[in-house]
Amino acid sequence: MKSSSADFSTILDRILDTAADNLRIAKILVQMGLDPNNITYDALFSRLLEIVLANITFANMFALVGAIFFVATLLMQTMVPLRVANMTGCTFFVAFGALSGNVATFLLYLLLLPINAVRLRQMLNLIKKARIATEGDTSMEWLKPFMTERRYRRGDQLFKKDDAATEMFLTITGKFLVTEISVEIPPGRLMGELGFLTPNKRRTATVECIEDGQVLTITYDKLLEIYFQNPQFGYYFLVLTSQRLLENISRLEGIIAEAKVARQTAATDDIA
Ligand SMILES: Nc1ncnc2c1ncn2[C@@H]1O[C@@H]2COP(=O)(O)O[C@H]2[C@H]1O
Repeated sequence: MKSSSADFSTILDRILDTAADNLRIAKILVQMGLDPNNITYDALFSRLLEIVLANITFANMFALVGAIFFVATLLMQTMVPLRVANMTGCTFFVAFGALSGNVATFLLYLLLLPINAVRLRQMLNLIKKARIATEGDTSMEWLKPFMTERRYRRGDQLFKKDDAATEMFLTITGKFLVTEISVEIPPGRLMGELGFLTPNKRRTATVECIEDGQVLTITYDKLLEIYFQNPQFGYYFLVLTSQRLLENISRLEGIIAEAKVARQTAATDDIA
């Protein structure tokens, strides 16, 4: 008995809620100038259009364009265009705030503008540094204060393949040779960096001095610190090492191809 009266009161509540909702909607429709008893989609659409057209003011146009730019920022995946679109959106909203006399909107978007500008500048600087970092060893000037000078004479062996690797070199003068692959390393280049990245910290090749020269050295421990502190250097380092490893792979591929041709020629000669 108790449960049926509870059901009844719930139903009654729902009926009252629905009636109240209908009354609310009816009130809105009346406020919009529509007849709640005779409402069609056509009537609703044309009334809405009328309202929108009646509200198009210079200030609202700025708000509309600003909103379009803000939606655009949500669709963007890269930071630079996102910041630019956001700043454009902010500018339109600043104009809207000023024209409509809305101080809160004006101040909020005016404040967002320099924040976006600073972030955009930081991002552009980072992109520039990363680009410079990939362009060559010239960006190694800043590394010099962390390094110690050493001299080598022609014929000196700096290290042998498979030796334990503990330091990296920057060549300043003279010339060095990666013996196994006959690659010369001129002044201004990094050398002995691959050992830093190998899991067992061993030299991947032998290097000897072929022209008296000076180098700067840095221990792998110090290098590790710098690697984690300086993302641009880390990126440069990755580009340099992958470039050298790729060169070595293509050199090996050349040797394999030559050996294959030589074997085929020998086989044809044998048959003949
Ligand atoms: N293709 C290459 N060009 C220039 N240097 C290289 C090349 N391959 C290896 N090396 C250098 O030879 C060094 C041998 O010691 P690491 O393995 O420590 O680091 C290696 C590189 O610095």
